[in-house]
Amino acid sequence: MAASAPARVATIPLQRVHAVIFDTDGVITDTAAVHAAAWKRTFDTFLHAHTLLTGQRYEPFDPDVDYRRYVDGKPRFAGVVDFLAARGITLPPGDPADPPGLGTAHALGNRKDRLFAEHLARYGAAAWPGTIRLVQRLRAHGVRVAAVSASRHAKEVLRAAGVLELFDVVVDGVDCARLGLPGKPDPALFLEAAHRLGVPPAQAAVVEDALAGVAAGRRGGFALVIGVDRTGHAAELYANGADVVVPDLGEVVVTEQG
Ligand SMILES: O=P(O)(O)OC[C@H]1O[C@@H](O)[C@H](O)[C@@H](O)[C@@H]1O
Repeated sequence: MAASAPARVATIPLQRVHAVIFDTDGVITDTAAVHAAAWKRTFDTFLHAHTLLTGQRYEPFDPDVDYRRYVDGKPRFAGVVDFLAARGITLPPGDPADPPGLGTAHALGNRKDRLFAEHLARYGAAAWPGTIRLVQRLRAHGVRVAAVSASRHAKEVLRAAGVLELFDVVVDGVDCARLGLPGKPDPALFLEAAHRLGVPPAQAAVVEDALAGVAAGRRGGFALVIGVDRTGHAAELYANGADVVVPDLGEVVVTEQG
């Protein structure tokens, strides 16, 4: 695990920031760990089978380091391809409709998706209380808020956590596919959210826990990029473009000054 940089006080200055765009998994809801666990089960099954076939050393998927570097915040297919590439493995892409399996990149992604969907159906999802307090404070000041996610399950997750109605705009993995938007670290998802909120990026803040996500916020020219570090990776969030990193959003200061 990389050394953590010290947390700083995060302030949202309402004179400059008129809208706030929140990532979903890990920022609004506690589902980042659920995605990471489903990816681990999927990749470890694949890597074990790959070892038996090729004799290559079996090195399991690290749900902390590998997840953060190669999978977190990216669309499903990109996560599969980027992680396997890091291990020097290329699979045929296959088709998005491939049934869950191990033979193509899409089949592998769909195998993970089945695990995630089963978990969501069985256990639901919960929102982080500090995030919801911040969203409510922003709304009380008349600030517009959006939820974004690379995940096609984002609306379902927000609904399961009972917070869907708090957001003026939701841009998710379904929109991404429909509009042909590139995934993070491209800023397209955040720019689409800012556009729907009617606020230019220079007057909006992005809140993210993924490395690809803070990089997207930086590249998109947003007024402020707040990183959320619940797992001890603040230094990497700063290195990828966060202006400030906090352990929880409950402590963010909202001010009319500055
Ligand atoms: O496969 P889904 O549910 O559309 O999600 C795509 C990605 O969504 C991101 O929010 C998660 O960080 C990734 O783990 C996930 O792979």
